[in-house]
Amino acid sequence: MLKIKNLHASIEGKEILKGIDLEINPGEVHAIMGPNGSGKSTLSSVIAGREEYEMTDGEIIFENEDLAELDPEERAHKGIFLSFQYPVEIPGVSVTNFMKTAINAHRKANGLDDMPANEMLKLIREKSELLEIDRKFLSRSLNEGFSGGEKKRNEIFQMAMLEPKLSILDETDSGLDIDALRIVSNGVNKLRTENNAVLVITHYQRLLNYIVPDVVHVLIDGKIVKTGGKELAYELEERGYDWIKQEKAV
Ligand SMILES: Nc1ncnc2c1ncn2[C@@H]1O[C@H](COP(=O)(O)OP(=O)(O)OP(=O)(O)O)[C@@H](O)[C@H]1O
Repeated sequence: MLKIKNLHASIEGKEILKGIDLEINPGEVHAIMGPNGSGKSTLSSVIAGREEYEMTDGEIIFENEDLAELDPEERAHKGIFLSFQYPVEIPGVSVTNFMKTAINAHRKANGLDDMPANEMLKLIREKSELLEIDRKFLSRSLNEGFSGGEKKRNEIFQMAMLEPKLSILDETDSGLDIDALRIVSNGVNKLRTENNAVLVITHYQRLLNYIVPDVVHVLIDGKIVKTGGKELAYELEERGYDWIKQEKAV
């Protein structure tokens, strides 16, 4: 589904990603862990096509299509979803209305008519129940006065509604209390199919107890320096990152 080859990317002339290779197949969950400033968020932003980042070498192929020329919106319409690290507040636009607009924009970009109102209502009901989202929450203004956990839950709700092929969840664990973590993780797990994939970027092994990865990658200084199974996350939690840096230096 996603093939990244020798990806180099810079911001303001400074090279952050220094040759990333990554392949994600349908049905898989991959996790990326790594120390602060190693380039994790840069990687997710570059996949999503944020314009502040300059891809200086390599390629990103999504479903056999080179993403280089596509802007973030076009990538989203192709089925790539990036959870927002800093969600925007839109006073006066309810969660429901925002969701309707987003879904219909996707449909239009893929040559479909607006979703009929009754179908939309059914979908909203179904997905909000799946994520244990309160009805009252749906009529609130988007992100206005939302707690950290409510913002995260809303992101996963967006993901549930849009049914992306590839979901990139960046720092999904920050700001979630234990119950919300469980609900969000259960939601992500329930949304998994053999046709979609998830890339989770996290600092903590804790989240990976709930969203169990097939593959864990360690990103240090703009490069993937180690790849393993879910047990690698436990090892990192216990031992930190220095041993990997030392291993690399040998
Ligand atoms: N907009 C920007 N302007 C300048 N430098 C940036 C910008 N965004 C990121 N960087 C730099 O790029 C490097 C990688 O940042 P990035 O946010 O990708 O790391 P990260 O691994 O996600 O870190 P953290 O774990 O702290 O979230 C850092 O040195 C950071 O200062």
